[in-house]
Amino acid sequence: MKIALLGYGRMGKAIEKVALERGHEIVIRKDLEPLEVDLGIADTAIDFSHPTAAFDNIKACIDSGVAVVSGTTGWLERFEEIKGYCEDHKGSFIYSSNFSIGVNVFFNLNAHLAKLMKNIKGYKVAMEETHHIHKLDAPSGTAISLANDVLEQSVKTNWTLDENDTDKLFIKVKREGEVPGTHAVSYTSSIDAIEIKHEAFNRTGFALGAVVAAEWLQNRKGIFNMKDVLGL
Ligand SMILES: NC(=O)C1=CN([C@@H]2O[C@H](COP(=O)(O)OP(=O)(O)OC[C@H]3O[C@@H](n4cnc5c(N)ncnc54)[C@H](OP(=O)(O)O)[C@@H]3O)[C@@H](O)[C@H]2O)C=CC1
Ligand SMILES: O=C(O)C1=N[C@H](C(=O)O)C[C@H](O)C1
Repeated sequence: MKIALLGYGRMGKAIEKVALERGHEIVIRKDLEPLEVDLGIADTAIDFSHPTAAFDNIKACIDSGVAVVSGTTGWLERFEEIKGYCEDHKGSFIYSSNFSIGVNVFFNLNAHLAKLMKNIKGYKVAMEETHHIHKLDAPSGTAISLANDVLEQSVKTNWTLDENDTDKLFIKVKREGEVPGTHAVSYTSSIDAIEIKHEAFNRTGFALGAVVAAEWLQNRKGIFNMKDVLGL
């Protein structure tokens, strides 16, 4: 595949390495706006850019008839809008807040645990996410995905970053050094605690997942997520 990298930062570079190892070619490396390059020379674009850039990047790909995989977080208030645009223009688009296989298994585990805990009294659910100090958004996109699955089984209707707002699901956010991404969900009672945790050791899992998603998207039309790709 000929791949356009929209965003050539930490993730763009990790994706380039994996893509080359899997026999693909990088035809565009794009960091600056506006998007003045001819996207049409690529088979697929992979967007890991900036919360303010993702929407326009994805739209530009749809306009150019180029399949697009996006992992950028922090812009999802416009997700329904881009979904409608993609449907109307018969585009090919995959979005996931986390492309690693491990986290996608963890998503299922979290949803299952939330169902198990739904009718068990006495446990307080909470979440924690830790990332590197350069991260722009908080909480992480992955934490929001995990929170939504917990909230689906809960009387609580929203998440919060404020520990004192006990009506909502508390997400503790930590920013430390160069941590690639750690997420934990815990249920604590006065007698014990249950915790599930996923810890990324590096960015290879995110990058590999994004390239596998781009391969899977070839010759498909519509809007998909990583669960579709992995059959989870
Ligand atoms: N879904 C997943 O699995 C994962 C998602 N992410 C998400 O991916 C995004 C990128 O992360 P990361 O690589 O660490 O961030 P970086 O800051 O390292 O890289 C982002 C790059 O995008 C560039 N950029 C800014 N504006 C545009 C634009 N209009 N078009 C194209 N590129 C642009 C930035 O350039 P400049 O520095 O000049 O502004 C920068 O080089 C984040 O939202 C992060 O949360 C990260 C890991 C996994
Ligand atoms: O910015 C990051 O680094 C990461 N962002 C994604 C998120 O916001 O969930 C995925 C991963 O945790 C790394």
